[in-house]
Amino acid sequence: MNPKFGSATENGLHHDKVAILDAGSQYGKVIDRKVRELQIESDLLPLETTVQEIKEKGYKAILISGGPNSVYDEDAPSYDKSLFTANIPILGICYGMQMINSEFGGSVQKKDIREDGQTAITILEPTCPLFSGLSKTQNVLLTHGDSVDKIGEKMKKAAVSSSDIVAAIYNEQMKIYGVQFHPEVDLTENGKQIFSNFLFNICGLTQNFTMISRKEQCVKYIKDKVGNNKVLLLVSGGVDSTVCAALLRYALNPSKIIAVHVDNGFMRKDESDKVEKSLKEIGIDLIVKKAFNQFYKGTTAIKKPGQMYSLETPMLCNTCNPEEKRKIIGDVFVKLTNEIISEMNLKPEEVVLAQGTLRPDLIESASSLVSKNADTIKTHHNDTELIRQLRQQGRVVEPLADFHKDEVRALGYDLGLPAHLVERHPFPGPGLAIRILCAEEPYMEKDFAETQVIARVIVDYKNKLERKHALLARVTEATTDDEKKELLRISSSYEISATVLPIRTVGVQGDKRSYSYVLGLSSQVDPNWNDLIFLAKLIPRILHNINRVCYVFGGHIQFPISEVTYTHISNFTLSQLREADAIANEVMKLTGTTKQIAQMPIVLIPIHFDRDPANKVPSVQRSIVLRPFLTNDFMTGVPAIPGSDRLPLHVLGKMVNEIMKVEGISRVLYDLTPKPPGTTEWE
Ligand SMILES: Nc1ncnc2c1ncn2[C@@H]1O[C@H](COP(=O)(O)OP(=O)(O)OP(=O)(O)O)[C@@H](O)[C@H]1O
Ligand SMILES: O=c1[nH]c(=O)c2[nH+]cn([C@@H]3O[C@H](COP(=O)(O)O)[C@@H](O)[C@H]3O)c2[nH]1
Ligand SMILES: NC(=O)CC[C@H](N)C(=O)O
Ligand SMILES: [Mg+2]
Repeated sequence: MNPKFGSATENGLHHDKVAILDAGSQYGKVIDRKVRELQIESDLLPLETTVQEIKEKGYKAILISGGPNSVYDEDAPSYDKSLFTANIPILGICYGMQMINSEFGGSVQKKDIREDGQTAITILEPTCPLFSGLSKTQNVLLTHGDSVDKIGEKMKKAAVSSSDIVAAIYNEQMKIYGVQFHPEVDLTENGKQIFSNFLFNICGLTQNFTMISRKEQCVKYIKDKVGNNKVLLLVSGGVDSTVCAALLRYALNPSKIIAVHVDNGFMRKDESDKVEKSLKEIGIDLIVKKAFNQFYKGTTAIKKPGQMYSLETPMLCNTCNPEEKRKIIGDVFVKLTNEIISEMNLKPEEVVLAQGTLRPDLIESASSLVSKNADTIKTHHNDTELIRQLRQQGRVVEPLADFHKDEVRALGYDLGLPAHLVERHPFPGPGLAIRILCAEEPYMEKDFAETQVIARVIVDYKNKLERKHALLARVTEATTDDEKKELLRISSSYEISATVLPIRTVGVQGDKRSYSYVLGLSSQVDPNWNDLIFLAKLIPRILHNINRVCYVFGGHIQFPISEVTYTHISNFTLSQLREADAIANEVMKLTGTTKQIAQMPIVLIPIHFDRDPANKVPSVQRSIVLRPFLTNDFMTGVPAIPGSDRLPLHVLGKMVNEIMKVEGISRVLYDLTPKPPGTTEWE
């Protein structure tokens, strides 16, 4: 694993250090980064690190991260209880706050309300040192299903959320603070101020840790890892592997580098040709390996929880399971690299594999390299079991494994790469294969019908309120007075339909993976997009089995959707999606919108709208989802709002109209879901 970057200050001064205890949060490394940006060194340590070890290593403060578990679970991760009587200042975040509250005799329980997304909190104690300099109302990121019920002894409630849930607790004398929200992510607007208050005003730390250049640290790591071997570098042409290629060339003799681009058949229109040309531009000659069939017919061995042995998966062209798709693709990549090594008469023991793996790739795959307690949100193809075995043998070099996307871009510019390469939108390794939602039958569990009814109660709130609908309480109990007023206003101004789609997408809620229904909103008139954004944030908090809310263009959805179009990865579905993707990206490029958006996945879903059940029209068409996403580090983010300067309505309108001309497309949808509870990709 990468050494700790910047393990010493340039001026050799002593500097204070902070211990971050990892309870398995998706954002553990983001905490580390935010502390480092405040020029304090921090180390991400296992949650069970003892007080003795913390004292011996001279850590001056403790941060406890969030995590996917529940403190009241039998199998909740263990920790040293004497942390809380060691007189070391503590800031607990989300799960960390729930741990503090439990330790001081308080209670934590799962409540009806989930909170996943940016929410307003009210500071109740303006003298609380953690909130010094902050206004009474703060926009923060909450993503949790458990909440503090009874406050622990000696603890004081410092803030509450808009749903009246405890958002912060503290004991000033003991210098112990807990926040239910996540100050480390961009969706908490004044997170950096909160960390600054804790580290400097409360802990009294000295701000003098400056990073030795991360580029030089990378060079040292590369030289140590590669030694006298050759490097087989896998280049997708995306930012990360392009920067990785430039970094390797900066650190090594170019003759040691073999750069390979795999055309796996899931690339965008003309992508592999463009990649070959742009890498040549910066002096990197690629070997292009065409391998569609190996991927298309690929299989792998997967061991499901509780199974004694692993089972062979169906071929990629026959599976609908996102994790199976990802693992098959990841393993075929590795098998291909072994083929290339033998084709080039190289000895495996004389070659190391280089990838542009980033921190988010590893934490979302729950790699033990980065966390023992994290949940697997989605297995990134560059972190499968086979890759992990190669890593164990020391045969993988990943200089960017400690970086987030925006930091990679900064390094890319530092290495002199051109903007059109550095600013490219990310494109996932499995490519279009994880952007085709495959299905053989509709996903309709016993909660489907009730979910459909409650979704309708939400969007038709005014009428349902007047008629005292039987399930009205499910909405009124999970919403604040202001939210009820908003629902009343929206449902009085124009009619919105809500249709649950019998498909699932991957999401992240409370640091845990979710695989839940999609909700389609539709209207006869042009929507008010801010109203839709409000509904998209509210609905998953009320209906925890929905992690994706979209607007469906083309007028009201007339008929309920109870079937899916039989869909697997095939030349036809790939060409349908590739065509729609090319159209959307061309419109974005021609209208100068590309740089306004961080990434815009285009997704093919097996839904054929507008089929009158009476006429028994078979479900043969599919639909396209547009997912323009705004983020810096891809750990959290929000949808671009149509009509904003990021995405003018005429640009969106052109995308929709042009995509509707693609053969076999039923409707176009717009993904309104923040991360969390959705993720950037749909699988
Ligand atoms: N088609 C491909 N050919 C060769 N290597 C690939 C390919 N796709 C992915 N990889 C490898 O997997 C890693 C992660 O893939 P990913 O899709 O994230 O591309 P990237 O280079 O990281 O850029 P970005 O994430 O910005 O698209 C890459 O850094 C690269 O090493
Ligand atoms: O190299 C990759 N292999 C993968 O398997 C993979 N899955 C998601 N992504 C990219 O990661 C970022 C975060 O995506 P999510 O919010 O969907 O997890 C986004 O930029 C995604 O495009 C991948 N990249
Ligand atoms: N993000 C977190 O730390 C979540 C804590 C806990 N798993 C919950 O859902 O409340
Ligand atoms: Mg990447």
